Amino acid sequence: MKTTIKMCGITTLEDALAAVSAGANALGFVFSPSPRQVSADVVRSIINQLPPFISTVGVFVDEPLPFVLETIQRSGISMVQLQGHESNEYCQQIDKPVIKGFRVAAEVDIDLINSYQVSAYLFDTYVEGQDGGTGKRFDWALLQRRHFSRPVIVAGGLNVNNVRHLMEALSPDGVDVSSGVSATATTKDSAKMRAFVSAVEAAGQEPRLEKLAFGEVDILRDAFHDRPLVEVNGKQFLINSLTEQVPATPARLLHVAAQRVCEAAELSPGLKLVGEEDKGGVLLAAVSLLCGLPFGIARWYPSGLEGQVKVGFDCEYISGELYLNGVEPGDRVVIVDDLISTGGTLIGLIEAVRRAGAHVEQIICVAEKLEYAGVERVRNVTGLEVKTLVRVRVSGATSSVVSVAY
Ligand SMILES: O=C(O)c1ccccc1NCC(=O)[C@H](O)[C@H](O)COP(=O)(O)O
Repeated sequence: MKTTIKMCGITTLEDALAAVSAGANALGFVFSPSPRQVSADVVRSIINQLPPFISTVGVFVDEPLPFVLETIQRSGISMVQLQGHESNEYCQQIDKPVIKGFRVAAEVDIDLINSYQVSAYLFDTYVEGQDGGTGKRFDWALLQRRHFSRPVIVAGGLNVNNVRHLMEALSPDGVDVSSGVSATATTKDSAKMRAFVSAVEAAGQEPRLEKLAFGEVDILRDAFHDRPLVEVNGKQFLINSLTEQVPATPARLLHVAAQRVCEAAELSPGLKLVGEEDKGGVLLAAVSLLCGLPFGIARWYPSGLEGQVKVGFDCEYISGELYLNGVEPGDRVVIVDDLISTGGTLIGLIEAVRRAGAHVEQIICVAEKLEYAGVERVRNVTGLEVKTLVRVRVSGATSSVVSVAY
């Protein structure tokens, strides 16, 4: 779905037309006290001169209902944005689509928000004494992995430089901008508006996280459950589709595994992914494609190129050397791997990253064989925690998934 763009705080016909020609889908008019406050009559005359199919949004903050209803009539706006403490009951009395605005300071109250039966939820930045148009962004991580029952629009301090990061972090249904495309407190800058729209469109063309269908069968859990076990070097080998290609890996399974990793990790621009080239390499590439972060990789054989970092390692079925490429001093690294057993490969990877002068911030593994206590070993040896998504017992006749963490 294309991301809808709303440009808010429009006060003149000239800016309204420039916003539309830049590619805005919706224009916002502020009817409550603000430097950008406009009258219903001014808005009526602007709307009368707009091309068709542009949404016009009237913004109100804790106004008496009769004022809102009368302003809707007089101005001809097509939607209402309520940016104050209006209740769901208040919203229901408005005979136009309602966007309920919530100003984010710290944790969001999901249950309260989802109790609003409105057209969309808009999240804006909480700034004491200002109801909107603050030019300040909030911590987008507060909305990550939250499930809202209505489409989500994100506002607050957006501009051409940060909107791409927002799209990568949250993939919102809509974005809303005011200060970031302004020339003065009350007017807009055409070039900024065009640049903003281009940035949103460019971000929208990059691969995005596809949402799992509601109720979809958990093919990731199923890939590790009730699978044959084969003893190799005194350890139980888990025969499965994701890490052993027995049977072949369905593309959907790889996609879901990579998506779960993206959801579980705290990914943000500036991080680098690192993994190893054998079984984890496939997953690593899929995660990189989904989240847009670059990756370095530890190879099993030296390339002879300068800058490779060599470390020894021993995992459950082999020991040898890893040769790390693509990690620079100062990098902030997220290690991604498919399976943790004894933890030997991860310890080797962590050491290689550290020797490269980089910092390991997170470690994520899709599956964990519980019997071999790899998570504890990594913690004891390196002081780092490993997040695992599918926890599997491998001591019976076949494997058994004990829990999933997603
Ligand atoms: O913009 C205003 O002046 C305003 C005043 C009172 C309530 C809401 C207001 N704006 C609402 C918006 O939708 C703005 O676009 C949103 O707050 C983002 O503004 P900015 O951070 O400047 O991009």
